[in-house]
This record gives sequence, C-alpha cells and structure tokens, in this order.
Amino acid sequence: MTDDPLLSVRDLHTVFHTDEGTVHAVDGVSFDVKRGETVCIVGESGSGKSVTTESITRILKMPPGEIASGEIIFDGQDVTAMSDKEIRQVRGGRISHIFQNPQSALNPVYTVGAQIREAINTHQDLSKTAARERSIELLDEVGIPEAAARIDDYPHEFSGGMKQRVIIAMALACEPDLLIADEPTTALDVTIESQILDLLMDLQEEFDMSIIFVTHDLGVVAEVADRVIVMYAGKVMERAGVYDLFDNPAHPYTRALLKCLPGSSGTIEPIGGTLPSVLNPPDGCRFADRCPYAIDDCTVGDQPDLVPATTGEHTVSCLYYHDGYDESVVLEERPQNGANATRSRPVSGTGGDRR
Ligand SMILES: Nc1ncnc2c1ncn2[C@@H]1O[C@H](COP(=O)(O)OP(=O)(O)OP(=O)(O)O)[C@@H](O)[C@H]1O
Ligand code: NI
Repeated sequence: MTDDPLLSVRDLHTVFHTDEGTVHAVDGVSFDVKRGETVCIVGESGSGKSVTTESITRILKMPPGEIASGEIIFDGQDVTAMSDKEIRQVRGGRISHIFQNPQSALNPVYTVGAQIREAINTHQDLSKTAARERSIELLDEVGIPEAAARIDDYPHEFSGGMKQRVIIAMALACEPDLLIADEPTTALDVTIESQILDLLMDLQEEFDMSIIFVTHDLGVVAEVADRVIVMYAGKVMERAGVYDLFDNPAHPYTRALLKCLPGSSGTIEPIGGTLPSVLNPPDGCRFADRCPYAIDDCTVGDQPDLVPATTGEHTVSCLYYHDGYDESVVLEERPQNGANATRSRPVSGTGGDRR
C-alpha cells in the first residue's frame, strides 16, 4: 500500500472534432482519487463530467473524440500512452464502469447469469461450473434474493433497481480497484436510489475500491462523497472535501448549486442563465456571465488558477481568492437572479472598472 493516489488526472483536455469546430468538452481538468475513497464529480448537464470519466478508460468514441493533452496516471501508468490492448486489460478489469440506464447495459436475449459469466471470463479463466458459482455469489453479494434461482432469468424479469444490482454484480466480477459510476441511480425512484447508494458504499468497504461517482445531485454527493470536484463548462471550479463543500462552499457557482438543493435554505433558487458554449468558450471565468459577483477582471484571460480556499486540499478557481482581491465579497449573500446588477461590462478589450 502506498500513499500515491490510485488515479491522478493531470491537465486533461478532451475535445470533439465536429463540423462546427472543436468542442472543448474537458478543458484542463486535474484531480486525484486516493485508494478506497469516493470522489464525486458534480455539475450541471453538459459540464463535462461524463467525458472526463470516459477519457479515463478511453471508452470515448475516438474520433470524433480525442484526448488532446494531459496525463491520466492509473496506479503509476499513463493510460493515455497505453496501447489499445493494454487499455482493454484495464477496462472491465481493474476499472469498471456503470451507467445511468441499466436497460441498455444488459442484453435482453441472454440470461443474467450468462452475462455475469461473460464479464467474469473477460479477464479470468474459470470453468463453467466455477463461473456459475461465482455469478451466484456475486448476485447474492449485490442483494438479489434467491440468487441461485434468479441466475437463469432474463433481464426483463428484473425490476429497474434489481437490474442495476445485476449491472453492479457484473462490474464487480473482476474485483476492480476503481469503479466509475456515471449517474447510476438517476433513472431509479428515490427509495431504490438510496438502497443502491447504500449497496455501493457497503461494497466499497468490502472490496476496498475507489469510486468516482458522477452526479448532478448534491443530495447524492452528501450521502456518498469523501471529496468533490465541481465542474462547469469543461473546467474545475472547486475541489473540496465533502464537509468543506457543504460548510464552506467557496466558488459562487458551488454556492449557487447549493441554493438549488431542496430543503437547504427553505427556498430553492434556480441558477439564472445557461452554460456557455464549449465550442467557442468565453475568456475569463466560464461562470462569469451568470455570476452575481463578476467584475470586468473576471471576463479576461484564462479560467483563474485553482488556489487554496479554506485548507490546502480545498481549492477554488475564482479570481476573488487571488492576491489583490477580497474573497469576502463572494461570501456575502447576493440575489442570484437578475444577477449582474453590480457588474459593468468592459467597454473596450482592456476592461475599465476595477473595483
Ligand atoms: N460526441 C460528441 N460530439 C460533440 N460534442 C460532444 C460529444 N459528446 C459530448 N459532447 C459535448 O461535450 C460536453 C460535455 O458533455 P458531457 O456528456 O461530459 O456532460 P455531462 O456533464 O456528463 O452532462 P450530463 O449531466 O448531461 O450527463 C457537452 O457540451 C457535450 O455537448
Ligand atoms: Ni453525463
């Protein structure tokens, strides 16, 4: 056991080449995943969460996708430099994915047993009887009652929640070191969702796995995360331990997301406006256009570097936390909607107002 992170994503740029131009879906994303921890990636639809995780095992369709630059170090090896054969060994072996829709991940014409056996045999060579036994064990492990009898059933004989359990069993077949779960409970109703989240947390402990959990739901984050990456329009806005994220949210975007959480402050305030285009991203902070605190300086240059917010491991990409600016400004309450009242737009390219 070492202290090195299991996974280290460094300045990842993933693009799509389209007829309209280059889509900068993931634009300089860095984060670590330690052994045994759960890292949540959270952000609105289109912020680049899925493309980030799909880059890790290169399940992204390439072309049109391309990992343009950056490193993805998994257990000491750079995934971006692996041959197709090497990455296939990692995928479904040491790193498994589960997705939102259990329907599409299961083949309707084969029994669930046959599909779990196939997942087992991709990376191991077990006899038919041994693989069958292992499949029953796995189904039992993920909480399917009477696993030995259900193994010969077809996917349509399972409810949505039970199907997702089967998918999880398949993902566990090779005892992965890292499980990537992309909105695995979004299609399920709330009670089933919380059962699946509990199951994942139990399995994590039992198998000592790391988990990357993609969600747009901060309620889910609160339940499962050790650490959180907040993404917006291809950029990381904030990285924080789960307690810091909820107790001391630093970025105006994170603060706005928390206000959308039912039950947080009594009233739900949706964030006004929409994500900027990642085809021709604006200068400065990607969130500036929707940010009630944005000043002219926020709309020039690159996305601000991530700098410490509260503690060393809590970092934020907001100019107000940089030298020469006053972070207390963004910690004050301001109305989210009809936002930019205090902001004066740059008259020329050099931007006038520098209060
Ligand atoms: N094949 C593709 N071609 C062009 N653009 C793409 C392609 N796949 C994804 N994108 C773009 O990349 C950006 C990031 O998409 P991504 O799916 O990672 O978002 P997300 O954060 O996972 O959103 P959601 O919550 O809706 O799943 C989006 O702007 C999307 O339109
Ligand atoms: Ni997604």
